[in-house]
Amino acid sequence: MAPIRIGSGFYAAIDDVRYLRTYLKMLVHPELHCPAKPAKLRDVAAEYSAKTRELLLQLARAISESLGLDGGRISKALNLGSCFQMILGNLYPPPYSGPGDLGIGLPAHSDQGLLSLVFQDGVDGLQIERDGHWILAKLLPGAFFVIAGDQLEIVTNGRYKAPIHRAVVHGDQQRMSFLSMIAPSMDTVVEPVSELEREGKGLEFRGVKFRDYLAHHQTNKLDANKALNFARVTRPAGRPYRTA
Ligand SMILES: O=C(O)CCC(=O)C(=O)O
Ligand SMILES: [Fe+2]
Repeated sequence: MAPIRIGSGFYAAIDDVRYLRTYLKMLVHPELHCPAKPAKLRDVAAEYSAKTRELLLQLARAISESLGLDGGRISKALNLGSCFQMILGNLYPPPYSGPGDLGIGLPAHSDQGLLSLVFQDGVDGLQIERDGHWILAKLLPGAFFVIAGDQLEIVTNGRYKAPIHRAVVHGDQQRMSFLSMIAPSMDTVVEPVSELEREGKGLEFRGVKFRDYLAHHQTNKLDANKALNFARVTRPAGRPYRTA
């Protein structure tokens, strides 16, 4: 995977709809990758990455404790000492006024990593799906939104859900969002921590190497509602989760 990427839409190579987003994505950990220009970007990106990584790792600890586990349990299970971190800037120009799929900056998806921090520039547009409706994640000045990713849903055996979300553009205002995301390293096999097995039901997900999870999603058309099925354990109807 290229460590610095620019593009539009979701995965330009497989999208068949043009979405109103342009992005710059940088892999910043374990190694900082940054375009050479503008010259001051490197220092800003280094500081932003380090500070937000620290915050994201603290959140992983708090989430572990919220489930009655030792604070370091999730970090240990996912080997977060060598986590993978990306920062991402999204630019959504004002809506295109021609025919087609209007106003959707970024289509419905769940984040594939572990945790994302979303900072919005003052124009809202992030929506979260709940019970079949889209709810606006109304801006809270100076605050981040935290989005649980697919790997968090897997490692917590479904206790934390990776919400389906999208970004819309409306009116004639340009919008920007900045994300900092952590994920397990590529070779980590992500599976639910055994303490979170539900009584008599076993584990909801099988272990999948993070590299394979990403590869699967980057070569398949986006279907937000099915993203996690790649790792979900499927059982014959009426059978308990585990027969062994
Ligand atoms: O622009 C936003 O508010 C959300 C962006 C997002 O969900 C993403 O880049 O994964
Ligand atoms: Fe997202």
